[in-house]
Amino acid sequence: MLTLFEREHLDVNNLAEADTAIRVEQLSLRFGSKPVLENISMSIPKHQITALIGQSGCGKSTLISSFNRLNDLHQHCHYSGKVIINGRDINSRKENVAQLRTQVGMVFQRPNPFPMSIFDNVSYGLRLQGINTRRQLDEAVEQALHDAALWNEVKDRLFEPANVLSGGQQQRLVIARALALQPEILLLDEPTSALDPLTTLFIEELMAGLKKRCSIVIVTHNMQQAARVSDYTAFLHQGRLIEYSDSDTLFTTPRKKQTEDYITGRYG
Ligand SMILES: Nc1ncnc2c1ncn2[C@@H]1O[C@H](COP(=O)(O)OP(=O)(O)OP(=O)(O)O)[C@@H](O)[C@H]1O
Repeated sequence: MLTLFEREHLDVNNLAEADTAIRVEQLSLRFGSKPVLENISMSIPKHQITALIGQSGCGKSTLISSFNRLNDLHQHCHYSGKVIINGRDINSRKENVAQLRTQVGMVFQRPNPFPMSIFDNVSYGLRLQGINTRRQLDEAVEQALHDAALWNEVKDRLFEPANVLSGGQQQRLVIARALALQPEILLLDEPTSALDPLTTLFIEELMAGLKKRCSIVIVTHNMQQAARVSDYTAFLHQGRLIEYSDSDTLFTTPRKKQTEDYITGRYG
């Protein structure tokens, strides 16, 4: 794993279109009358790991959920501004949201395997897409489980129920389920906060390998984790983007006092 100061950086505040996975333009969002995100503009780089950090309730989960329209599931959610992926404003009424969610996979804090076998969990989305031949499914499941670093542990028990797996294995299974659809972007909302430290390190190493395949956005409360795994970090406070830069700069020489107070533990 790379350590601080060994990385080359893009200027995320001036990112070329070709390097951009997600462009957020003046995004504001409220639940009912409660403003949660205020006028956020940022570009998330391709094939990098971008962390969203900030105090509880600052809007991290709401922002990451804006990248695959998950906030639509909440009543009284109103937003303005654009989220552009592959040149499309995904907030447009014309957006095919089911297709978007295959391009932009999401993994949550608590592993949520479906109540079915390991194999069926990973092949579920592919079957929904109409892929039904045994050979195609076998190959795709094996590849996704390899990519999620789980294959060796489950290859002899693919047809056992997923809930027999440990928490860390279940989280990797859920990652495999997302990867089977070959997403361009993988959203991870506190993916290790329910896991023990060793399993957490294992998932962090997995993430570092996965960025070759997709662009990754992670929400984390753990600043050591953000500094360890992410290439870029955005600090949010009360729904606003306060500072966004490469992680080395943000964690060693933040430009804003609010960022410094947060990363040095003066609040939050
Ligand atoms: N469906 C909802 N309806 C109303 N308010 C909501 C809803 N979801 C989130 N909120 C509010 O929006 C604000 C931001 O929540 P969000 O979960 O995005 O914050 P967060 O930074 O991810 O917090 P945490 O670190 O505690 O998970 C909070 O005040 C929360 O209560």
